[in-house]
Amino acid sequence: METTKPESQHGTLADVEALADAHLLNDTVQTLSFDSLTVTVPVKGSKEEKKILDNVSGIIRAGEMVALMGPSGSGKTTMLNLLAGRTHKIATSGKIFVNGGELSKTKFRKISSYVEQEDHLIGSLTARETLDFSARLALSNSITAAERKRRIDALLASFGLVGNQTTLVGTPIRRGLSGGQKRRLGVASSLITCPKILFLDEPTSGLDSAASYEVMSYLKNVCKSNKLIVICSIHQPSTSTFNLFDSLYLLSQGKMCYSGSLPETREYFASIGHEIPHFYNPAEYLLDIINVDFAQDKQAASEQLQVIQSKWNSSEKLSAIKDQIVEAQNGKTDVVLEAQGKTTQILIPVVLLHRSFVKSYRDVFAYGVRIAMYMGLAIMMGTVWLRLSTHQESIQPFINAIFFGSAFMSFMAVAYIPAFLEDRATFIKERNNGLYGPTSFIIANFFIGVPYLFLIAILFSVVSYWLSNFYPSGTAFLYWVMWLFLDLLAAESLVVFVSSLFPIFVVSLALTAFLNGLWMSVGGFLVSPRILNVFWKYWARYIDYQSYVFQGMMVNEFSRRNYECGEGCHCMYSTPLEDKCMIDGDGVLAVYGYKTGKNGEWAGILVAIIVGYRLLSWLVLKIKRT
Ligand SMILES: Nc1ncnc2c1ncn2[C@@H]1O[C@H](COP(=O)(O)OP(=O)(O)OP(=O)(O)O)[C@@H](O)[C@H]1O
Repeated sequence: METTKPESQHGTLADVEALADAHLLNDTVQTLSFDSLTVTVPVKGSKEEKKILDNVSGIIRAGEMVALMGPSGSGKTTMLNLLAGRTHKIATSGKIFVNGGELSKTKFRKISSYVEQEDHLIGSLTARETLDFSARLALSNSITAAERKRRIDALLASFGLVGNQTTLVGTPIRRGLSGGQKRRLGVASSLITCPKILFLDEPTSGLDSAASYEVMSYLKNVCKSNKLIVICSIHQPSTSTFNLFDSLYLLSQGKMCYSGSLPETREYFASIGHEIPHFYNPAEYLLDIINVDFAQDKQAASEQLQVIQSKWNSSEKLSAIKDQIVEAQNGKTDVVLEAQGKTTQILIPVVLLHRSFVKSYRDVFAYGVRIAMYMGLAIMMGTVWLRLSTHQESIQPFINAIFFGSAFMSFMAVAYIPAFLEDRATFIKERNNGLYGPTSFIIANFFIGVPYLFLIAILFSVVSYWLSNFYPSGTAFLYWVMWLFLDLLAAESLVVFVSSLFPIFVVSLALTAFLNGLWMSVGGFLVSPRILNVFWKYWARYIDYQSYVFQGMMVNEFSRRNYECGEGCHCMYSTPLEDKCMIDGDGVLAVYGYKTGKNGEWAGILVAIIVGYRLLSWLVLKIKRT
């Protein structure tokens, strides 16, 4: 539990001002105002519509930290998202003004940032690295390395993280920053682009009251000293956390119950007959009087809420707010964005690759566990199919081992799903904050996988190929490695595609397993392509990457070797070498209908499948924004 108060909490205003940093200082946005915001959604199963935000107005000034409070389902997130320009496919009306004028979405994104409830930090990076990578992604080479370092130092200091700058964020098996420190780091990294307006969705959720207070007080200091606008949706803050806010927006059932400065809250509610008792958490009291869901007498609670809302609608305070909105419009000033150096987009995938590389060697879950799993499988395969001979009895075991080496290995790519989903969540957060798009993400994701999959292919083959006694030549070994590598790459590409489309673990696991099961079934081993029914034969087999790998490995083994029929000369396959009591390996291939000399074609098709899946993943991420 964190109990230390931020140093500046004990200090004077001079201390607070010391936290002001030239790059964070807001002299661009003076007001954020909004007039009659309404959000309507269709009611399921009827033609009616429901207002989940109803006629909400307000004005927030530079240097103000605002609490958006209300019972569960009151519309806090909806209002936060609407103000932040993050509502999609939803009917909205009303206007939002910055400095009294309307702003394009692109310009608004440049002056604002959004901190989600889940911070999606990368556990294997240190606090400083987290900020450094955020800075390099957001600002690329538009600022010098010295300026980047200066900004990071300032943010670490502002959020009390200097002493923890080399601490890892933390993974499930490596403890790192505390919950509160993580939250502070998440907020700090969203300030790297110097937003003037910061939106935070429940910044204290999951934290105890001491940690919540600490996060909010650091934020308050940064907000005050840099004149930022900070808007937080918040559930039920403790009294001390509540008192940190400058103003309160109180919502219930989509309607405003109060908005205004925090010190005036007591006086206002006393004036409408709801005096906040002393020694009582004011946030708790206010939530109680506007909550209908948990009231014992719902009818009375609903009537009370209606009275509070209608008193607010006819209050002098609301008309004063409306006047101020009009005043801001009349005195409209342009939002002049600071000149930013040009960012070099080509550097973004390189930075992402660098970050993924650091993650991959520090986080055992990224690739380490999979390497260990494949090594276990290699030892298992090599010892089960141990030192097969060139006697005809080994032909079927060789074929079975090839099936295992191609099909089962690609099936196990499902182990990559959790790591990809984690990376995808980081991407969605960073894309929403305008850092980079799906092209950079897909390129970096592909290139970070290549060396690791190649390593897995080599390690697996070194162990299993020689233990099982596949055709003992360097060329044949390298061909085997190539097929396995393409197999793993195709299987990983399928995972990337399916998990991009369905970013829910159980769904993408079920679908990837189903597709790999299908590829196994139609790949040529379980049912010979000669008798496979036409439905599967004329589509599934052509896009089944396992089938090309199986064919390639079969040709690699059987086109190079003959097998002895043994005692009695009863050959299991009839080939031209039968009179010599031998089986020509090509005869085995003929049973499957596999031809030699097609390695180039099959490898080309595999590359096309890999590229195809990656392009589809790019398309999905381009279209899907969540
Ligand atoms: N896209 C949507 N379509 C239909 N209903 C929606 C949609 N978004 C939100 N709602 C509904 O609007 C109401 C307000 O939702 P919102 O998430 O804004 O509330 P909240 O105050 O943030 O709640 P909580 O504190 O529980 O997160 C809820 O009843 C919710 O079910």
